Amino acid sequence: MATETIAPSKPNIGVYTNPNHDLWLADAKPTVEEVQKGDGLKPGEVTVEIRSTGICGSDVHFWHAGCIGPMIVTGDHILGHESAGVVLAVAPDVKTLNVGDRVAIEPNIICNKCEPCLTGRYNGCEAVEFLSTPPVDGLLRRYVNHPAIWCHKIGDMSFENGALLEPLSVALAGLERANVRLGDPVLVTGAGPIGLVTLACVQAAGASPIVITDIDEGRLKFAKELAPNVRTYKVQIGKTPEENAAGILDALNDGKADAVDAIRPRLAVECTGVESSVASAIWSVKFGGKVFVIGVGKNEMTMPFMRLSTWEIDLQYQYRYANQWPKAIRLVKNGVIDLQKLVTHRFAIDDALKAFETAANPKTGAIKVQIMSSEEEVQAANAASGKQS
Ligand SMILES: NC(=O)c1ccc[n+]([C@@H]2O[C@H](COP(=O)([O-])OP(=O)(O)OC[C@H]3O[C@@H](n4cnc5c(N)ncnc54)[C@H](O)[C@@H]3O)[C@@H](O)[C@H]2O)c1
Ligand SMILES: OC[C@H](O)C(O)[C@@H](O)CO
Repeated sequence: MATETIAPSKPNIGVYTNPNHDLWLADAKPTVEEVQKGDGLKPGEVTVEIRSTGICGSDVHFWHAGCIGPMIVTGDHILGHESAGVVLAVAPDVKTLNVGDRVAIEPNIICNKCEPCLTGRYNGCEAVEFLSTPPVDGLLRRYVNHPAIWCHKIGDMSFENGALLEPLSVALAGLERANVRLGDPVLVTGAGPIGLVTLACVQAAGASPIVITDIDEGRLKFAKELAPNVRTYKVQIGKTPEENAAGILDALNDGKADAVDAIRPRLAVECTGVESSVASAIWSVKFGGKVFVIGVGKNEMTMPFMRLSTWEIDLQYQYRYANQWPKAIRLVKNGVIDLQKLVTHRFAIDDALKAFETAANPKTGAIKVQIMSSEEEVQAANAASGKQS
């Protein structure tokens, strides 16, 4: 028996995809009856009622492409890994969480035995179960059983902000290793959700000046609304990476890239995973600078090797995150990072198909689409953000 439960009433449903690229809603585990009885929990687990989940580009990719590199959708598969909600039930041995606690879910379950786990870099766990990466089901459900240690208390933070802690953790993990410093000129390539969260972080860290790139004018406009001081550069398709780097430097130097005192970024944070963009970042940074790649892309890419070599440029990568949630919670709670503006669209879980169509269609201008547990929550969140329903 679980020690304590709040009895939910709605049936559990999940948002599924499959190798045929279908997207549909269907019954999910645990069933509402199991949650009501509170007896399906394993030691260390809690049941969470999911209240808000962000759609990640990877969710759309699993739906449309059926895979991301070696991660392949092979059966009916529940999406979603950016979620926050309320604890409904706790297993008897769980002492850190109580029924009613508001939590953000870190969507990984690790082995705690391999070298990366034992050295604190558990994002490298050799046996990780990452929720929403096939074959492990994701969080786009009404109720989920999850280990208490991976449920982080968020206090009175909105569920929406709680769900945004996941992409924030990606950027924070990268920036911790990229070692961004006060006063650093920084380039961010790509103004999607990860690039925009990275922009907010490097700005909060005191980087200056900052330039952000994209191929999409709308996304650059969005970046300017989020961080009015940021300089923007629209990447020209058809130009070489070196030519685009010249444009980036022009934006960084207010059109005076040829001046004797012109500067180059010390750090470029690559948030597209596109080969030509990685190359532009390499051509942009200063001697001894760093290109830190968060974006993921093709299995093999061509790099301007001799530029990296003769300019002593460090090239570094990030995969997911380890030990970032507590820091992310502090930054949002204390108002250092405000990600609320990234949420452009909200849907109830019953309208999940519309939510995914919106997230997948560039014409909608969607940055972060959130799926909430009910239409009432959508209305309330829209009202709180000043958006018309
Ligand atoms: N390393 C990790 O753990 C991790 C975690 C999450 C996401 N990611 C990856 O980070 C990247 C960004 O994620 P996202 O959710 O923001 O994706 P996104 O696709 O929404 O955003 C990417 C942005 O890059 C822009 N872009 C495309 N080509 C470009 C180019 N040549 N130059 C400049 N901009 C260009 C697009 O217009 C878009 O706005 C993706 O590759 C994603 O898979 C990595
Ligand atoms: O933030 C985590 C990332 O979105 C995942 O690694 C995803 O890309 C594949 O599971």
